[in-house]
Amino acid sequence: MTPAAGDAALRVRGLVKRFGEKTAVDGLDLTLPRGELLALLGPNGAGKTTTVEICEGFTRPDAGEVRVLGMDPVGENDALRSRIGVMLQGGGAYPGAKAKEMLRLCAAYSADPLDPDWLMEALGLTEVANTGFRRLSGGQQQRLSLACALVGRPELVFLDEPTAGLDAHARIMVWELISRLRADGVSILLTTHLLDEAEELADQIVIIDRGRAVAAGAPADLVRRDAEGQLRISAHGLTPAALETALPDGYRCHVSPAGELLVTGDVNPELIATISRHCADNDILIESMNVATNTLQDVFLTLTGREVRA
Ligand SMILES: Nc1ncnc2c1ncn2[C@@H]1O[C@H](COP(=O)(O)OP(=O)(O)OP(=O)(O)O)[C@@H](O)[C@H]1O
Repeated sequence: MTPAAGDAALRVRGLVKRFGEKTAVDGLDLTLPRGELLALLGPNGAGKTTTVEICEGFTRPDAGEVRVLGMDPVGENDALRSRIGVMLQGGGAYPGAKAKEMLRLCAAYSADPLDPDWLMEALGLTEVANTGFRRLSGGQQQRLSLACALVGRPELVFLDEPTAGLDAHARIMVWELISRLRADGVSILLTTHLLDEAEELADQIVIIDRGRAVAAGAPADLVRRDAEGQLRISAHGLTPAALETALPDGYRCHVSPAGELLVTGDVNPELIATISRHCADNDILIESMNVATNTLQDVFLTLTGREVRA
C-alpha cells in the first residue's frame, strides 16, 4: 500500500543533482513509509551518497522535492536534527575523543538516548571503549559512526553503506542491530551495493543506476519480476537446436558461456519429462539439470546490462 505523503518518513520527488556536466541524480522518486527499511541498491557512482546527503540536508538539490518527516531538510534542519540519525565520516565533531566518550557526547544531545554501553556491546566495541577514534581500525570507526547515528533513538536513520569494509562477523552484528531498530519502528534509508544486504534487510528496494531508479519493489517481488524460469542442463551431445525442436513452441535454448545448455520458458514437470525423453531417445546422459531462480544480480544485469559492482 502506498502511504499518503504525510505518513511517509521520507518522500523524494523528481530529485535532480548535477556536478558540472555530471548528473549524479536524475529525476529520482522515493517513498519510505514510517517504520520500514528502504534500500537504495546500486553500483559505485550510481548516486546513492548524493541522494542521502540531500535528504540529510547537507547538499542542496538542483530540482525536485524532498520531505523528511514532513519537513524540508535544508530549511528546517534545526528542527529535524534531533529526530534523524546520520552516520558522520571521520569522527564527526569529536575526532580526538575516545570511542566511549564520543558516543556519550552524541547521546547527550538526546532526551531519551539508548544506553551507550549496550550499544557498544551490540556492535562489538566494548574492547576499544577507551581507544581514541583515530586509533580505531576502519571497521571499528565505521561501527562507532553507526552507534553515534543511533544512540539518540532517532525516528529516521540514514545509513550510507553501513557495512562497507566490515568483516563477515561485524557485518552480521550490524545487520542484527539494524533489524532490531526496524522491529522497534525506526524508519531506515540504507544504501548498499551488496545484493544480499538489501535482500536480507529491506522492506522495499529501489535499484538505482546512473542516478535513475531502474526497478523498485519488495525483494521477493523484484526477483519474481522476470517470471520466466530457466533450466541449466549439462549433457554431452545435447545441442540447443535439436532440443528446441523437441520442445513446445515458446521455449528458447542456448549455450551459456560456462558451456551449460540453458532452456528459458515456463519450467514445469512436463518440460523436464520432455527433455528427459528427448535425451533417452538420443542416448544422451544428463549429468545435471537445475532449475535456476532469478537473483537480484540477474534483475540488475537484465535492467542495466552491468554487474551491480561495476
Ligand atoms: N562533489 C562532487 N563533485 C563532482 N562530482 C561528484 C561529487 N559528488 C559526487 N559526484 C559524482 O556523482 C556521481 C554519483 O556519486 P555518488 O557518490 O552519489 O554515488 P554512489 O552511488 O554513492 O557511489 P559509491 O557506491 O561509490 O559510494 C559520481 O559519478 C560521482 O563521481
